[in-house]
Amino acid sequence: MSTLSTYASFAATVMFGRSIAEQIIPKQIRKYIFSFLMSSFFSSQLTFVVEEYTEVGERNQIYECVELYLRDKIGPETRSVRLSKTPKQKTTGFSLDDDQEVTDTFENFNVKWRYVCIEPKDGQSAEKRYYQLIFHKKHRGKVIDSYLANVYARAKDIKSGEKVLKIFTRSQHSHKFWESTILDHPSTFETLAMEPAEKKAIMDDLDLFVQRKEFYKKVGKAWKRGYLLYGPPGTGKSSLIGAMANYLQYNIYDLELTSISNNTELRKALLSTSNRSILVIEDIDCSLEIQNREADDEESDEDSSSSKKKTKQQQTVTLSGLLNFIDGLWSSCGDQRIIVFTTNYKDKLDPALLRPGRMDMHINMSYCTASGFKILASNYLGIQDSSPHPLYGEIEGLIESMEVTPAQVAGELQVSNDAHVALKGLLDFLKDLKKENDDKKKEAEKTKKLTKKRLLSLFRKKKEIT
Ligand SMILES: Nc1ncnc2c1ncn2[C@@H]1O[C@H](COP(=O)(O)OP(=O)(O)OP(=O)(O)O)[C@@H](O)[C@H]1O
Ligand SMILES: [Mg+2]
Repeated sequence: MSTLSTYASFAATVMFGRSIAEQIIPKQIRKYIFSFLMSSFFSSQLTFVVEEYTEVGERNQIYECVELYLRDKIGPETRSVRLSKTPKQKTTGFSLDDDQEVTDTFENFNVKWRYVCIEPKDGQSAEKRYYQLIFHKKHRGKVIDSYLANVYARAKDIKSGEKVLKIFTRSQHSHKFWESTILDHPSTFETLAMEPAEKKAIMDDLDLFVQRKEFYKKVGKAWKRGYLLYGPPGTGKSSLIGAMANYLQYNIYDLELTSISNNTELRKALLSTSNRSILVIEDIDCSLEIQNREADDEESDEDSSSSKKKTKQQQTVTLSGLLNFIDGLWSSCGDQRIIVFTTNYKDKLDPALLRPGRMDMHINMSYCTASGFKILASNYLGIQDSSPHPLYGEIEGLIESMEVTPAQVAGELQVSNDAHVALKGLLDFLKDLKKENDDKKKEAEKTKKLTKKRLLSLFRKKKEIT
């Protein structure tokens, strides 16, 4: 009753005010004021907004928790639901579609979650995604103290039960953000074609790394480890990174340095990566102008150019910027970080990167060997070591005598499910490739001899003249 009478007197006041307002306030503005007065009087609801990214561009951990938590909460009342599943996920993933709601009950009250996705008006920037948590004002304390804690705890359980790895890349639209997709790299140490001793050394190194929390603390070193993978294209550098992530159950951050315009942006990007992750910078020789660093060093000799130097550093990503940051600030605020650099040309790298202590392990990913071939044959054709195929001897002999990448061998083995057909195809491919290589070698030797001869005769002529 009392609510009704309050409503009646409020409505009367509003109506009275409205008729006065009609005379002095323009129609459009009047409409907004009226609806605002009505909604604020009646609204007993409170809304919390959980945006995907924080203001500084870091992924909001609460958003991730909410996303996981709501998976189990979506029921028949939600009209539009997004479904997803990857081979590694045991169950189908449900998530709210744009502008959809779900009601959740906690203790003796209800809350409502709504998912909102706003397309950018300029078509350039990233979509803005957030969840709204809507509930009665009177539950404010409980929502903050217990409901949200329950959401986080449940999300943690879901995450640890599922162990879905993610790969983060920098957003195409707004380079400020990392965007994640489920990492579904099939590579494991078992399927990796590598010398068994090398493989074991890497796995032992990783095992030791994850177990040594106390050691790193005791010696005052950051709990991080760096690997430099080098070798020709198609020898398995990216596959090894996938195998490492699967082995450790770490997420990957794939950093394209060319997408970063200066050291400040680099710093921000690195600071917004999470623990237990692998930071990957592929083709480090191509992605950084090594001259940058040399130029910096030269310029530091001249006092007059120090402001110019500063401006330049602000405008570019330098190797020294990257290394300083990896060694310094970033290391001191994270745990269980792995950094992997890859290159096709180790000799092109800046000595600063190769300096002892910089990268903990240098791993040479090289051409296919006989034992690498056996692993690939087991992966693709299911042939076990105990019962080798009759063509094995000839194939192994050829592989050991030439430079052929595991990618090339794998490509041939995929051609047929029939082991004999695939192996015969590989044998023919190897023979052709060897002939091609031998011909090239002969040609190169011929040119070398000819050049030598020409030089010699030139030298003689010159001697005769003098
Ligand atoms: N050592 C390996 N073990 C198993 N498969 C391999 C290996 N190397 C290459 N492959 C196969 O070849 C494909 C390409 O290899 P990958 O991308 O790992 O090579 P990469 O060394 O990273 O090459 P790039 O230098 O061009 O990046 C892989 O998807 C995989 O199927
Ligand atoms: Mg690669």
